[in-house]
Amino acid sequence: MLKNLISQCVLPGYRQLVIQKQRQFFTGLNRMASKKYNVLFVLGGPGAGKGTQCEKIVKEFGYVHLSAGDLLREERSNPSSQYGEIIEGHIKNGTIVPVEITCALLLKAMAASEKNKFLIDGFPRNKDNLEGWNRETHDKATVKGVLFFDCPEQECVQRCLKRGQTSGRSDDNEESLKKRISTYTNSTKPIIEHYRSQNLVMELNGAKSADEVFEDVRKVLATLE
Ligand SMILES: Nc1ncnc2c1ncn2[C@@H]1O[C@H](COP(=O)(O)OP(=O)(O)OP(=O)(O)O)[C@@H](O)[C@H]1O
Ligand SMILES: Nc1ccn([C@@H]2O[C@H](COP(=O)(O)O)[C@@H](O)[C@H]2O)c(=O)n1
Repeated sequence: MLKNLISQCVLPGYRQLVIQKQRQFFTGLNRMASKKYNVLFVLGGPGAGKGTQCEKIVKEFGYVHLSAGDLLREERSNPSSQYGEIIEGHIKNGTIVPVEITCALLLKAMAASEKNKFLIDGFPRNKDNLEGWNRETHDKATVKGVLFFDCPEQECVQRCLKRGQTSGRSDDNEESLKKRISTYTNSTKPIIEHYRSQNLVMELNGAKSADEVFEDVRKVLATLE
């Protein structure tokens, strides 16, 4: 009877436990063996020059550039996406799309790339972005640093209004820009400060000419190579 009890009740539970532990062990091994993505975040106000500098960095330093804003605009334009309206609402209002959408787009783009070094431009923009990123990528990515392009508000606004003459962007206008600047000040600057407290921020003067800014970028990136 005792033999029956062991084989019917105790053994199946024990087997289950062994299988579960084996799974956990092999998942851990896989993660250790697979290389993590190396990430540089790129932050700054609207029009601070993030995209312009990322293009230059890609050419010289071999990073893959992923712009969160571009990925969201692409998703918005996809007629089969269920998120098109949500995304457009946030873009026009200069508010931040929920991280579940943005992080999924970023991870999909990273997985589709064969490379390992990413410049993630315009992310994380608020606490929701930061927490979602940490939740989703703690075992997949290492944040190597944050390139922060600091540029005076008036210069940023003028650049975006000028870009708006040809960009076709629904947010390169005075009304959206006021909201974007407010989101940047209230939600994004604290994220920059969060990374600064971890000594991860590389601050650059974004008000110089694009070539001069890149000279400075070169110097800070050389310290990471
Ligand atoms: N250093 C610079 N001096 C003058 N104009 C610049 C400079 N850098 C970029 N620009 C111009 O300013 C506009 C905004 O630049 P860019 O798109 O690189 O900024 P961004 O920070 O990526 O903006 P956003 O976050 O709004 O997408 C573009 O028209 C670009 O050509
Ligand atoms: N992490 C992000 C990044 C962007 N957005 C939305 O897109 C707009 C445009 O972003 P750019 O970086 O191209 O200027 C931005 O104002 C947000 O509405 C976002 O939600 N989350």
